[in-house]
Amino acid sequence: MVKIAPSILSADFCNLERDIQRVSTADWLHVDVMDGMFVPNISIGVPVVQSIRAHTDMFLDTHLMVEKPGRYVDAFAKAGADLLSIHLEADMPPAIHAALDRMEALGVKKGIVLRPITAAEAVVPYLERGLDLILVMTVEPGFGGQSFLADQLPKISAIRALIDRYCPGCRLEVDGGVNAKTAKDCIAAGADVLVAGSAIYGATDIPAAIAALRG
Ligand SMILES: O=C(CO)[C@@H](O)[C@H](O)COP(=O)(O)O
Ligand SMILES: [Fe+2]
Repeated sequence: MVKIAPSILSADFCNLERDIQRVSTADWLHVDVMDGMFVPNISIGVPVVQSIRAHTDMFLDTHLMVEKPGRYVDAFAKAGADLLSIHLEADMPPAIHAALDRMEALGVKKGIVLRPITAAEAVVPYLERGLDLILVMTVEPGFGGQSFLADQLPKISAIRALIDRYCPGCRLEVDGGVNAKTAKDCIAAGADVLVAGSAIYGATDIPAAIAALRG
């Protein structure tokens, strides 16, 4: 069953509670954290996640686009994130493994994210240790509203095969430019969690837009 994770990056931050309620027919809430270093944009941080947690029971799928993400695992876990996904490009492998160890110790679900340039095979050492999620970016991270990079579809298929081999049960999420049309391609390639910001918040009928993404 495919899960839909609306990205609140496309919400109105002055009406965040209202905009979270608007996507209540979805499964997860995708929270994009950007530090202005790993990506050329700044979004939201720990206090906002803490406030969101106080206002919703939705599963908080927290995408950390930050340098050296291990520095923030404790703070986001304490703020109420259910899952933390960190970019494998954001630090050296031992530090990424240490951050994943810390997530395990804190009881938060753990994910690894790949930029478009990163090859599928890079996830193998992380799948071997056990992961809850791999996130494939289908745009350059940093901004909502960009066009889907179709050249990432073979990578999604390759990672699906690696998950089935090394870590069955790990979810495969796709993020960036997902709409009703590209969602079909992602699902066909093996994705089972779809993030969408503009395709959901830009729709006049949000529940219908969420339903359309399910395929
Ligand atoms: O992580 C990111 C962008 O860096 C995403 O989560 C975007 O927020 C998705 O927005 P759309 O491409 O669906 O508009
Ligand atoms: Fe994201």
